[in-house]
Amino acid sequence: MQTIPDPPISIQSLTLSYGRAPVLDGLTLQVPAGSITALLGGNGAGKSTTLAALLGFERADGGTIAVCGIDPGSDPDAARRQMAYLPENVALYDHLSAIENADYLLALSGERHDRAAIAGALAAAGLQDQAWDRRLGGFSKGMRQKVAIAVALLRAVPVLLLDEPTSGLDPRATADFNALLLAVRARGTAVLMVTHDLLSAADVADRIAFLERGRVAHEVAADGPDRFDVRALHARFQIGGERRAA
Ligand SMILES: Nc1ncnc2c1ncn2[C@@H]1O[C@H](COP(=O)(O)OP(=O)(O)OP(=O)(O)O)[C@@H](O)[C@H]1O
Repeated sequence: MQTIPDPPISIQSLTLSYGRAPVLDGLTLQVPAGSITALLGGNGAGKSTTLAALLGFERADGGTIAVCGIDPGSDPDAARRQMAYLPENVALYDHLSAIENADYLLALSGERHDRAAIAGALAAAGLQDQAWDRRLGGFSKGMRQKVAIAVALLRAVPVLLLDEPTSGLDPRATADFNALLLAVRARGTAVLMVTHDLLSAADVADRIAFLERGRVAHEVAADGPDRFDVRALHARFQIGGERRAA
């Protein structure tokens, strides 16, 4: 992996408004290399907007935001080359096989990998070999995510962004997914995961940041005493449960 500024995700005092409504209001968040941060918060707290700002889809009004030292607001293409992004519903083509989908997604990122490399990544992502050449039409959400994660593994990017990756996954698929995330982390990737799944976050994240009204209201580290106190975390999480006016 290339030498990259650490932390690969660095957000300082970010403000962002839709019209006159402030959505991010002094957001500060760092995600170091080789770590997983879970971003939790009530509906409308600004989680998806944070991802949109990192991806360069939304421009901040103030503060600073950097992905591997690149401002995604000024140079979204360069920033996106440093990132893999898994949206809540991974957009893959039902009429293509797992291998063809991975090949296509990699081509979109300007990368070519041979079949053996793609198959290796699908295997590493936990997709059984019988599924590699099957059309995706019948794939479960968990299987689709494995294809998307395989692409992220092949791209070997320093930053992985995830939006609600475990929503709709059963407990076993969630555990498989979390194991995969730990493998991605072990490669030195900075992982930012937006989620409502506190249990999964407590299971896999190094840090959990609770977003309220566009800023981080609480941040707990995995090695702190709150790590396993999911009840206490849940009580905190409830604080941010208020939906903002759209
Ligand atoms: N494109 C947009 N134009 C105007 N307002 C928007 C837009 N996108 C989001 N908002 C508003 O910004 C606020 C934050 O939205 P955001 O989607 O970032 O919240 P969230 O924390 O991801 O919520 P959820 O948990 O419901 O997905 C909400 O009040 C939302 O209605």
